[in-house]
Amino acid sequence: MRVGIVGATGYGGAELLRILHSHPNFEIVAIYTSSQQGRNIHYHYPHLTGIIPSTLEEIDPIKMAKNTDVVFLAVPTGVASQLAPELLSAGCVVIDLTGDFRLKNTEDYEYWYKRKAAPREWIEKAVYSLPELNKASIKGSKLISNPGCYPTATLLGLAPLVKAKILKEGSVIIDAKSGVSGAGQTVSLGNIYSELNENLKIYKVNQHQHIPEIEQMLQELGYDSPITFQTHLVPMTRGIMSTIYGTVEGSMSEDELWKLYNDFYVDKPFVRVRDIGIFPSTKEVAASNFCDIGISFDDRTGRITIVSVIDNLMKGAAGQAVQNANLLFGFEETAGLNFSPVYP
Ligand SMILES: NC(=O)C1=CN([C@@H]2O[C@H](COP(=O)(O)OP(=O)(O)OC[C@H]3O[C@@H](n4cnc5c(N)ncnc54)[C@H](OP(=O)(O)O)[C@@H]3O)[C@@H](O)[C@H]2O)C=CC1
Ligand SMILES: CC(=O)N[C@@H](CCC(=O)OP(=O)(O)O)C(=O)O
Repeated sequence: MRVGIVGATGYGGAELLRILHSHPNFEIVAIYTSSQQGRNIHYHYPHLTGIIPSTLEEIDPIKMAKNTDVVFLAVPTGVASQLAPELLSAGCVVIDLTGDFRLKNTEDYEYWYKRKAAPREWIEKAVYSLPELNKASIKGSKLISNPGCYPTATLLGLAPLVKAKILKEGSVIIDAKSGVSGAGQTVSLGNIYSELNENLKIYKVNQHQHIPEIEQMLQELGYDSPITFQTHLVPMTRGIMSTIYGTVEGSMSEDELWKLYNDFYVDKPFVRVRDIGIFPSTKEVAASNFCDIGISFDDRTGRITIVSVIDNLMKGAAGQAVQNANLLFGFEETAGLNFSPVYP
């Protein structure tokens, strides 16, 4: 199956190249750029020399529809809202990694992202797909909206409790941390070495654009209250740790808790639940599509602590996009993604 990647020169794009060049069912036939037409990807990414012999092409929807079966959009949020409708109208199937089609309510998008929302007709057609939590099959969809990195870690951490209806409404607090590649390749003052090194920063306090995305999905799963969600920048390249606190109705043994999570994720190849008392670290999922979860119940406070880790560029972006493409076209869910994390 023929694949095109827009934004191949970015971090998410680079991960798509890494995964897809050895995928058994997809072949990268074209990579697109808005700024480096005609150049070889090796000029931008020397680490790909000799592996992916590709010249960057200009974005031309009609040509793209003719030459590809599916197009991944790894472009800045705000670009996909314009580009995806053009590609879809030309006949492309699109897997979008941006935030542009995730929120069903356009007013929410405009409030949280501070920019104009995508056309409503396309938002309605877009299927938000976090595969472990999807109710229906995504087969036949033309526009897949890939979840955000923080929502992926957080929702996978919370879903078993929410579905079991044992969380007290209003009790959920999420304290999340990310490596700097989460901000992409664009340079900003906050991302340079001297600002980041030996530093820990909270940012977008009560303003993070992933709050409505998490709440939208929690509502679908059966939890209706607003959440408290804070994000921190950690001096590391990859990884997200979402530490989640919630109060349970009544009491629960840790064994029951463990069984609840294990049963929920028993047939989900990318979610690994640690034994009670063991908590995952970001390195344990680095460069892989796994989401690892650790859980604990404090019977003094009645609070559960859940620790959920992912690689932001993999399960948080490119890995999950390929997982979605596998499901969309009926391939093995794990095809091209069945490798272990890089450790240490
Ligand atoms: N980084 C992460 O951990 C995650 C990222 N995402 C989302 O994935 C998307 C890509 O992120 P990431 O790879 O980190 O970002 P980067 O900033 O690293 O890369 C974005 C790429 O988009 C291309 N681009 C810029 N402007 C345009 C334009 N006007 N039209 C077409 N292409 C354009 C650029 O390539 P060129 O100049 O060659 O066109 C650039 O390399 C974003 O929407 C992000 O929010 C989602 C989850 C996690
Ligand atoms: C570390 C860091 O800055 N992370 C980014 C993640 C953004 C992202 O992936 O945003 P979309 O919703 O646009 O896809 C942030 O917190 O905004």
